[in-house]
Amino acid sequence: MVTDAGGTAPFHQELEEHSRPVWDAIFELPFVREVGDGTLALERFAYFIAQDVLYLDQFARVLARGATLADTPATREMFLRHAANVGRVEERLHEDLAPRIGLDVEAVRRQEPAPVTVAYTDHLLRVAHTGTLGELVAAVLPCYWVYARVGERLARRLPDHDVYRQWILAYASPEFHRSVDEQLALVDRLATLAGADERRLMHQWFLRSLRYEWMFWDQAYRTLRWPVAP
Ligand SMILES: Cc1ncc(C[n+]2csc(CCO)c2C)c(N)n1
Repeated sequence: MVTDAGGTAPFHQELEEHSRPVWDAIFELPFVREVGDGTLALERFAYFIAQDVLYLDQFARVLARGATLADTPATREMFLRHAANVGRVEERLHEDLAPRIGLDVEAVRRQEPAPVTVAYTDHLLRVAHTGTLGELVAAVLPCYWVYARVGERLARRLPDHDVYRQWILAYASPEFHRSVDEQLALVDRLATLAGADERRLMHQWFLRSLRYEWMFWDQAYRTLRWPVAP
């Protein structure tokens, strides 16, 4: 185990080691594998992007809450920049991809989010509004870290599919990886300030979000609808 100058492993490494089976399950998901080899049915990808539009609208609010809770000017600036980036980078990706996959983003915004989208965003919003800054950062970390790891893996051999290639490259970019490193450094700093109870909650919210990341892709692969429509 790599340790810092004080002889203890950084907190993010502890998180990663405890969650290894979930990481492995994410890399094994049919959705991820099929984006990687370019064979994913477009209907599943379009469902994913639609749910992602709804997810990101809530995610930006969670990051804005991070700016409110920030304990230093540098941390506040980071959250404000990341919140603005969700609007810019993610939405540009969606608005660019949406017409190519037959999706009307404004129509999507009028829809009720699907079950896993609701569960994941409600979890993030609850932690953001009832937890500490450390808890919030632990809860949002899988969102960054999973996409960085998946982007990095899939970019090793890009598929022969324009839409999937563009999506992968967005998450393999150095700019995106810098924002992931900022969140990893922040979770490490906040963990050193946290007591045992807060660190336990940070572990719990991290793992819950990581599982929701798995479920979010699984939901799209199954194009899950709410049972029993009115
Ligand atoms: C379900 C879901 N989880 C994570 C991301 C990736 N992501 C969304 S916002 C953000 C931070 C700033 O861009 C990152 C990395 C996604 N798109 N959808």
